[in-house]
Amino acid sequence: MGSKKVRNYSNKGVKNIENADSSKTLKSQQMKKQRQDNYTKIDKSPVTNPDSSNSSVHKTFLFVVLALLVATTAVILTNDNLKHFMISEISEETAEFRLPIIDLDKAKVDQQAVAAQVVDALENIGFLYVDNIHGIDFDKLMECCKWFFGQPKEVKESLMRKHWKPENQNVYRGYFPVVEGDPSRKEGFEFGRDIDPNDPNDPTVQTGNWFYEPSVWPKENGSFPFKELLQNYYEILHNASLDVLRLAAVGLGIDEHSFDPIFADRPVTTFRLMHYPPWNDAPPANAKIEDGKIITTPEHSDSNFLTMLYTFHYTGLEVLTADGKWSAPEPRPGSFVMNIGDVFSRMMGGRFKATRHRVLDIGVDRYSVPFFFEPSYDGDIGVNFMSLATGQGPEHKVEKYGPWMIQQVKYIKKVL
Ligand SMILES: O=C(O)CCC(=O)C(=O)O
Ligand SMILES: [Fe+2]
Repeated sequence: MGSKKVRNYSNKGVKNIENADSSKTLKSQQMKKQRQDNYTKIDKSPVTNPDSSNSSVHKTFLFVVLALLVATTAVILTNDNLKHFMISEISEETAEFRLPIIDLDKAKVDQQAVAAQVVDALENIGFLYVDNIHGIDFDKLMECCKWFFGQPKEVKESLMRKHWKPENQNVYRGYFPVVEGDPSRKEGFEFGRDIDPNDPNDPTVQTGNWFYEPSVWPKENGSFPFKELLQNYYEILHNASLDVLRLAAVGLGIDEHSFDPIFADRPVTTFRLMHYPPWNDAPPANAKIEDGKIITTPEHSDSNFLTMLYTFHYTGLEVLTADGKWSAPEPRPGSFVMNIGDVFSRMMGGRFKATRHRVLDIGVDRYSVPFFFEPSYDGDIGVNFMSLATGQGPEHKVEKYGPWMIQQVKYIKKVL
């Protein structure tokens, strides 16, 4: 029982990690103790106690339980509807599971089939893998993370949001630091698409509209094209997100380009690099522990439209499945994890799920790269989207994304 719990704390859950033997002594002592505690608990159980005088009865009982487990698993795996919940390992704490896989190459030859898969995944899980997004060099993406987070403190500080460095002008994007003592231990760098800040024909692009504030970039010395790579990957992920939305539209039986206008010209999308450094010593007293695991990003649903997330080879991401259990999607290098956010779910009247997820501390440096795909400032994200697309059903009213989001952040979530 305790093995998965311990695995989530340990280096074993992460492949090819440098610093694998770094100073985690304290944590590993805690893990060891926890493992011993778990074994102690198990050893006390009459079922597994070999000294028990009723051991043959217990062996028979164990055999029956095992046989039942095998039979149940066989039934589950042969049921087509449940195949996407295939569980590779089962534990009482977290089941590792395989998300549905959407293959963008396959979609070019069998659009209907892949479109149906997208709709099924969004209706039932809200999370999926996207295979075959071409043009991203994942080694270079990792290098982007390491290059940026390895910059001297002064460089990162010069890009800090105004919130942390009042003399800086960037409110919305830029760098956010690790806050010592904070239970959520992470730093990040964010940028958006460059939009002409002086476009006289666009009233949404004005000073003070922080969605369109110019991105801030670290100085480069010519040895690594950080900005060029990331701006290129931004456009690739923008197009891939639209590709998935077009598949969703086909699967819903509406015009393939129904979602396109929401993102036209000036999406306020944020592309973020993230670094979760491990605690050097024991986690702080206020660290969030759930199911015996240290949480570094608490349970949440994304507030944007949809997210394309690259997690390299790292574990740590957990998804709350419909049965109320936390499940850990297997890392799938070369493939993005996609999930939808509150805005899209709301437009669809909850038909598509904005699934809750969280990130665990895995005890070593972890990098991840979320692309938060968001509408244009004046993109229409009003409810009853399907009525707009089909001309039938409850009335759709236009709601503009920018003002709606500002309202949410200021008055509903109260973070500004
Ligand atoms: O780092 C991850 O794997 C996921 C991060 C996440 O869920 C978020 O930033 O919204
Ligand atoms: Fe998230």
